[in-house]
Amino acid sequence: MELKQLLENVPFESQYVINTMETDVTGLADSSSTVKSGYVFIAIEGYNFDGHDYIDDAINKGASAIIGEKSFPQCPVPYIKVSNSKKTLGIVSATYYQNPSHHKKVIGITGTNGKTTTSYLLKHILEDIGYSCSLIGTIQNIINNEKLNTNNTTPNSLQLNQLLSQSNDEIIIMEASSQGLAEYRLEGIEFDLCLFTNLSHEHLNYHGTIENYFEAKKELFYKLKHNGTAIINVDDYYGEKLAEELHHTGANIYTFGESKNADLQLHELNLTYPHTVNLKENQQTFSVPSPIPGYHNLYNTAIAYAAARIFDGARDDIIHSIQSFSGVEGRFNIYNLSNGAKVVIDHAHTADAIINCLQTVKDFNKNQLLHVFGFKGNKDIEKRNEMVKISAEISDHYILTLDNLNNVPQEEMVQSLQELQKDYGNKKGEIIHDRTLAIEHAISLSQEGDWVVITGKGHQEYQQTYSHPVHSDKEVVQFLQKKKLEKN
Ligand SMILES: CC(=O)N[C@H]1[C@@H](OP(=O)(O)OP(=O)(O)OC[C@H]2O[C@@H](n3ccc(=O)[nH]c3=O)[C@H](O)[C@@H]2O)O[C@H](CO)[C@@H](O)[C@@H]1O[C@H](C)C(=O)N[C@@H](C)C(=O)N[C@H](CCC(=O)O)C(=O)O
Ligand SMILES: Nc1ncnc2c1ncn2[C@@H]1O[C@H](COP(=O)(O)OP(=O)(O)OP(=O)(O)O)[C@@H](O)[C@H]1O
Repeated sequence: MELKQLLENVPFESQYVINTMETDVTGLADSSSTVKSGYVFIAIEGYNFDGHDYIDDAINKGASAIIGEKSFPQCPVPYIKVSNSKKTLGIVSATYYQNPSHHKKVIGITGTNGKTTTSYLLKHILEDIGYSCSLIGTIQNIINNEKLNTNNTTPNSLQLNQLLSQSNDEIIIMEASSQGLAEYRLEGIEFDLCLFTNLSHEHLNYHGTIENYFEAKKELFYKLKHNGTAIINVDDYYGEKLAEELHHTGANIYTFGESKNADLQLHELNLTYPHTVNLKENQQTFSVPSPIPGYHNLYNTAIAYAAARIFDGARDDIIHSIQSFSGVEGRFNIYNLSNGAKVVIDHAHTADAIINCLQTVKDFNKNQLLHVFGFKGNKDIEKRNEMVKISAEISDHYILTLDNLNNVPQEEMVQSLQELQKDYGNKKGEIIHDRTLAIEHAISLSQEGDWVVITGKGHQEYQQTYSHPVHSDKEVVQFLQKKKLEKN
């Protein structure tokens, strides 16, 4: 591709590129480490490094042109100065890869909680009704049935366009994080369906206020294709607000919730296990099972049902498929202990998710509920007070422990746990900072019929090493069970 073609949709200051527009472009790189001969290097000012500092490095590796925000008059190759490199990365990536999102059905899912669960459930249903699907999200990316590791829930626009163009699948299901939206990672991608699950207190260390957080999430819905549809949970305050705002844009909107005005109404949310919900669609009411425990999962089931209907799934086929869904790693996974107690491992890391998770267990059982949880370092700290208050209120015993420190010194986090316990906890709580020992202690306190709920990490591997030689909450539970069997 020629440089002039690549820059077709990019507004730029042209003085450094006159007469060089026919330069051949053989690839794109946003990191100097991936530049090859003939590539265009897009220099981005990040949080840790400034890509502009690596321009010489990129040129030495054979970059045919540079795109950046800062002036660079002595640049020996064409230099295209733009006002926003992150946004431009999206525009040129879409152009270079020939707008792959235009040639596929693309579904974006946003919201504070439920993106991963909904994406897996929806993939399962759509595949059962005959589509092939790629998935891009928190746990991994799955493209052409191949599982690929990922650093971000929402990869940047270059990686996204590469993944979309590699995919031979008919549908792409993608989680859209608020940071991904705010960092222009979805620039140049267009969506057939955009789903809004809910919005509650999270990531305010990044966005500052909940209104900014909502504004970031909202951006997804302005990326709908002309005939695209927004599916919105209107039981959620911000969902209702989003639906109202989108009405003025003329977008197709499909709402769901307990509200009588919703297009898909939820009635009689039955929380005795197995859970069911009655859905009312076009004046017809029918019962749908929830494949995973929890009030919140009835909403994930409803939104996935609605999306599959828009992709022409027959009602009975969708319900049948929902029944065979085996769940998502780290989302309300239940393990039976040899003493007759049960363990739940769940990725709940917001106050809202913790209420749902603990209350679901409370509804199941009248015996003891023991809760083990902590907080990720360098993340939203305002939500911590509420999380401690909820656990202190609902659980019978709770243990505050460590989660990912994310470079916060351990002593600082332990001190923070002590302060939280003093200010918001009660006498049912204690602190054991080694996560594996905290889980061991909770299990040792459990008896037949009790539930031990471990929240925060879900599927994620441990960042730190602990006393027991394991890498995840699931492995601690398995390790302790094995140790107990060997002892007996
Ligand atoms: C805060 C944030 O958004 N960070 C993202 C950002 O990294 P950064 O700003 O630190 O980048 P940087 O390392 O400073 O580098 C700046 C530029 O210099 C370039 N560079 C750097 C070094 C070099 O030798 N050569 C070079 O060219 C880099 O390639 C880059 O283009 O750009 C990277 C590449 O796109 C992202 O992977 C990274 O996400 C980090 C890992 C992250 O943790 N982000 C969080 C905030 C996040 O986005 N989370 C959400 C999920 C949230 C949730 O639901 O829990 C997500 O979507 O993942
Ligand atoms: N619809 C929902 N409403 C409230 N809480 C939910 C909902 N769905 C899931 N949860 C809770 O949130 C946790 C994370 O769920 P999930 O991974 O599906 O969300 P997510 O939006 O992808 O979050 P993340 O990107 O951080 O993984 C679950 O373990 C559960 O406790």
